[in-house]
Amino acid sequence: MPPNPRVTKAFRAMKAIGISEDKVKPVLKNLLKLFDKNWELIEGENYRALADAIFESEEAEAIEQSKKIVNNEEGYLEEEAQVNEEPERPFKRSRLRNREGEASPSLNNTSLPGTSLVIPKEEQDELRETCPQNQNQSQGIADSPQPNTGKLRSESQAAACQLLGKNKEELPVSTKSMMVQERCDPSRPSAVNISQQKIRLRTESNSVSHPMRLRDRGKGTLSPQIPSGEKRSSLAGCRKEPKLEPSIAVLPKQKTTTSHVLIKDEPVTYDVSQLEVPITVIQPDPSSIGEPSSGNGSIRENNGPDPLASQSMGEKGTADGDPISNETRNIGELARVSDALGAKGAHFNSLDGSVSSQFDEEVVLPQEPQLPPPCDGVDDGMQLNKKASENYCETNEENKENDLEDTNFQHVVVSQEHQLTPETIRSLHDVVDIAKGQERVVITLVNEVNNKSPPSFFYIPKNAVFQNAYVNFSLARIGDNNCCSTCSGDCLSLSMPCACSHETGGEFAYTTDGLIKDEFLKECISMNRDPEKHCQYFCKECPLERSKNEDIVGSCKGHLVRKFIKECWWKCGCTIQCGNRVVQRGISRNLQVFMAPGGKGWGLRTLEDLPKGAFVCEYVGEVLTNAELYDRVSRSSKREEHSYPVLLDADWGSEVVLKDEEALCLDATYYGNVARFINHRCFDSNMVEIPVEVETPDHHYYHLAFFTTRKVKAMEELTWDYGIDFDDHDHPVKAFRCQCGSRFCRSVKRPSRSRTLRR
Ligand SMILES: C[S@@+](CC[C@H](N)C(=O)[O-])C[C@H]1O[C@@H](n2cnc3c(N)ncnc32)[C@H](O)[C@@H]1O
Repeated sequence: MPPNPRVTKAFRAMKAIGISEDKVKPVLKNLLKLFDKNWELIEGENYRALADAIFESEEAEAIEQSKKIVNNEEGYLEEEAQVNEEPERPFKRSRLRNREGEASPSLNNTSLPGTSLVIPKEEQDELRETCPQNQNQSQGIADSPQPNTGKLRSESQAAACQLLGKNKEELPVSTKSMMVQERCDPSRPSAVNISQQKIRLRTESNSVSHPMRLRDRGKGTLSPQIPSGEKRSSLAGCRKEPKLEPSIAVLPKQKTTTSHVLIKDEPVTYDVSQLEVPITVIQPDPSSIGEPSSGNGSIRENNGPDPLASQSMGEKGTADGDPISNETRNIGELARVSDALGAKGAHFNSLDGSVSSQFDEEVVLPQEPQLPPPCDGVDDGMQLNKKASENYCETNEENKENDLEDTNFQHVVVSQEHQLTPETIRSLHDVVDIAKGQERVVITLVNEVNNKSPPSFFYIPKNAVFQNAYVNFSLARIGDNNCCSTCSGDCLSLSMPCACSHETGGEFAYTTDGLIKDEFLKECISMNRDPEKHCQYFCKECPLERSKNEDIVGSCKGHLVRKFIKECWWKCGCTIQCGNRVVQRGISRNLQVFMAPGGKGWGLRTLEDLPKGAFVCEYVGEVLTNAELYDRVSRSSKREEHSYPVLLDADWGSEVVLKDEEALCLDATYYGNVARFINHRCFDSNMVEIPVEVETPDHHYYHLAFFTTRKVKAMEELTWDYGIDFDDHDHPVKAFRCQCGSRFCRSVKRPSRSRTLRR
């Protein structure tokens, strides 16, 4: 994309007054957002707004910086004291976006991620005290051929005072901070109005409960006592491009070593309540399934695998080569997983070339995400489909009786405790097998918490390619060095590991019991919990940032360079029972989807004890390009309760510039498997995600598999650490109010240590 000439001009104007492009870039980006890309406001008076914002940003950072230094010193003393009391407290992760030198802590408090415009609350107070009322500082500035920095600064202070005096009480702190950064020049009321409008918008959007984002970043470590909003200082590992933003102050190193104690295997979970026996198990009505999703969608009926498609599934997903197409999606028509047992059996190809049974007729997907209103802790689930769900209940009432006769699974237990009315009972759909027989095991769904209906989505056991995602693999492209065509039987029994072990250093990642080897697991866990000790890659041109399609491509927040497992595959000579084929054999554990306590929505738990290193499930969804994901997210006008995308960024570091169609993610919003129910837990989650190469050595596409990090008891909730950046509101995978209950929760804002000390 050629550079926007207006951006170039802005850079030039700032360069003329000695401000480098690096400093201008983040601020300009945020101003564009703030002003809704109204360039006139930025260009006016010889880029005064821009210069002003840059200076304000520098000031704010300097203040934060000095406060941070004081805090760190104080905090360190406190940390040292606490470490003795809590010997098992591990590092806390920050975001990679918080890496050393990238941004000052104040930035985390803003609803403009990456901006350096925020003035901390204390500074607002300062401003309130120092600025004279009713100033009109604009005079003289307009005459100046270049931005008058001194005046501009005092002008914005005056503006800040005005705004603070007027509106501050009505707004949350982050918004107050934003207001301070707003230009409030009386000579330019329109700018103020726009800013204020924008503030209002942002205030609203910030109140939305945001869904998850994944581990593309956010894996910095913080010492446990550091509030999650604060930044981590050290640049460690073998980052390839720790490009520092010159405009942003480098933070002092935190003294983390003293508090770094590795967590033990048995972190306390708070899900004891889940040990109760499910109170309701209601069979879904089979008759409703085919209909809601019929139409001219592009997941087509297929009478058998197309040999070409099954060997070269790059070719966009479905058996007849059709991708799951945007155009064919209809709003409001999303099949329900509770339709499961009645699936009439259409088919579409998944990425392993297998054909999944879905529906008789072509599936019509929704145009927009069908997510429900924000989570209030009670009203979990897929509200937007409530209507469908109600219809479902009514119209299928009579079928229910028949179903009850037809299946052994079906039973309804009414809880006295919950005093359920007949209506409520009707709406409690506990599902016998959400996988509709597509997994090796039956996966039930129960709700013992509220009367939320089962979620609506299509269960698919394997990934399916959406429109533009380019997943190009074929047997022909897999050379002998990427497979073990001369093997037979079980590769794990060989005295010399076969070629498929090369990816893991000549040793298989699995034990003969099908568990991940301790060493390998340990490293994967450590990578997640303490990413700064591992390789992180900072893209020259980050596909994620690029997909935001903004005038200025933001700088990469970093991606972990991950360890892959490579499993044997079609072209290998071994059998499907080979010990180096774990993930591809699918789910083998007894799992259950259940309504999790604490407002997290549905969750996944195990019904059997699991050993450490056990494969649980793969994250399955639609394979999308990042751009497609952004498109989906931005087209969604609704307030989404949960979100389900995961970036496949484990190998982005191997490309200088990744093509748009190669930067992929998985979205399980509409199509997914049990993994879409796995809730997040900060730091001490009982599962870790590991990239697994199955079909193709091209790591643009891979499988994301979950393995237990420790022994997990039956009925425990299964969790993984999304690596979420709770302060990033600019990511397609949104943050949410974390209810993980972990004592290392990153979303819990701890009181400032310095404040504690001062008291
Ligand atoms: C992949 S979904 C997990 C399943 C989801 N709970 C559901 O009901 O479908 C991710 C979403 O679950 C919710 N969630 C996951 N972990 C959470 C946590 N620790 N605290 C609060 N909400 C959580 C968030 O809304 C998030 O966007």
